[in-house]
Amino acid sequence: MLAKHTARSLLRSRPTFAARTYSTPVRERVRIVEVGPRDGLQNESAVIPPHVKAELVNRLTHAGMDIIEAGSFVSPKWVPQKDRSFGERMAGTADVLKQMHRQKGLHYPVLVPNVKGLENLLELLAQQPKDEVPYTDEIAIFTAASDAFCKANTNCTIEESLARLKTVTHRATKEGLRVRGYVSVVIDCPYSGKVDPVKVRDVTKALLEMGCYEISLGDTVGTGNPTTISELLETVIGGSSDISPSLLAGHYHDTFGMGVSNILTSLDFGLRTFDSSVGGLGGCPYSPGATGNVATEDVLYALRGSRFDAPGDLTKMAEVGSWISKQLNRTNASRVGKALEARRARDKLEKERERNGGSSEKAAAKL
Ligand SMILES: CC(C)(COP(=O)([O-])OP(=O)([O-])OC[C@H]1O[C@@H](n2cnc3c(N)ncnc32)[C@H](O)[C@@H]1OP(=O)([O-])[O-])[C@@H](O)C(=O)NCCC(=O)NCCSC(=O)C[C@@](C)(O)CC(=O)[O-]
Repeated sequence: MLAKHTARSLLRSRPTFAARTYSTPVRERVRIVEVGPRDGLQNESAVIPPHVKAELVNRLTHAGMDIIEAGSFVSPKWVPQKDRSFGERMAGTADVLKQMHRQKGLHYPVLVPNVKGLENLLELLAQQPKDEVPYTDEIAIFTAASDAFCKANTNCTIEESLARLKTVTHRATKEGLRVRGYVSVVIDCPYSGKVDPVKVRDVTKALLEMGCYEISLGDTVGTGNPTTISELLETVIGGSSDISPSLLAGHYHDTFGMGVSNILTSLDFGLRTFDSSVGGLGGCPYSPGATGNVATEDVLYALRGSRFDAPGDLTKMAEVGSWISKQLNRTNASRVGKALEARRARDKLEKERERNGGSSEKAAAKL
């Protein structure tokens, strides 16, 4: 026994190559669900043609994103509060799925609100040649933690929506599709105010019980901060709840600039999946004033050098953020994206200056 201990202590004090390799910190994997093409574009005032959406998905894939929410099969007749073209904007999802370069092993979930949406998707899948990478292998269903929001978003109460979604989930699972669930307004509801975390826990449980493999907790309004997110997660995960943090994802809108802080808080609670949007695109049409999701670039930057390993190349993602912001004629909402954009412009000017024998004026004129 003593000899064994001595050998171990020696190993500790004079590490062999193997021991050194073993002591290299293992970075824990974090999953990112890039929701820009769906959650992001659904709220933009410009009408975006399917080929631009498809190109966005392609660029995100090239930048290393491996789960990309590609669009939704919601009702084109559904009239949102202010903007009648909303339904039409999401109506091109079938074309987006056809036009984008789908890669084997990657996931392209689409939002489905009801049986009709699922049937439309299944019809599309049935038309697809068998040797192609499937348009999608996953749907995302959605409900809310307040009746008022549920009614505004899907024209039914929470209870009615759960009954509707149970049918959708059973049918989708039978057809071999994975089902992810969303709970909206987990902190505040834009119509009925503060939301009780117990309600969020109960709706989360109901979605898991009907067969969702993961539930994304949506701070739709973006008013959450580390304290309220902690209170929420303590209730959803803690106490008598048997919900594991591995079954949850954080979906935090960045209206008050708390998105990254809320993700870091959620990591402490054991969550390892987060939704984010390139360039901080979007918002929810039923949450007036709420901005887009936390920007993917900001999340990647926040996790840099940490013990967490997230997919995606930050430089390439920042380029995608700049590109899509230009396409939409909007300001890039990612702080990190903007900082990297400014750095790129500076470097370019510097190179041009060198080429022009040190003249800043000549260099600027050429750019
Ligand atoms: C749920 C419904 C359909 C109920 O809407 P409804 O009006 O009660 O539906 P209905 O069943 O009475 O049907 C009305 C008409 O729409 C048609 N219809 C019905 N369904 C479909 C369908 N799927 N696809 C195509 N057409 C459809 C249906 O065929 C019928 O046509 P008509 O007979 O009059 O000619 C509607 O309220 C809806 O589509 N809501 C979705 C709104 C939405 O997309 N919101 C944004 C996404 S959720 C979100 O952003 C939050 C999230 C997920 O990101 C997380 C967070 O941040 O909180």
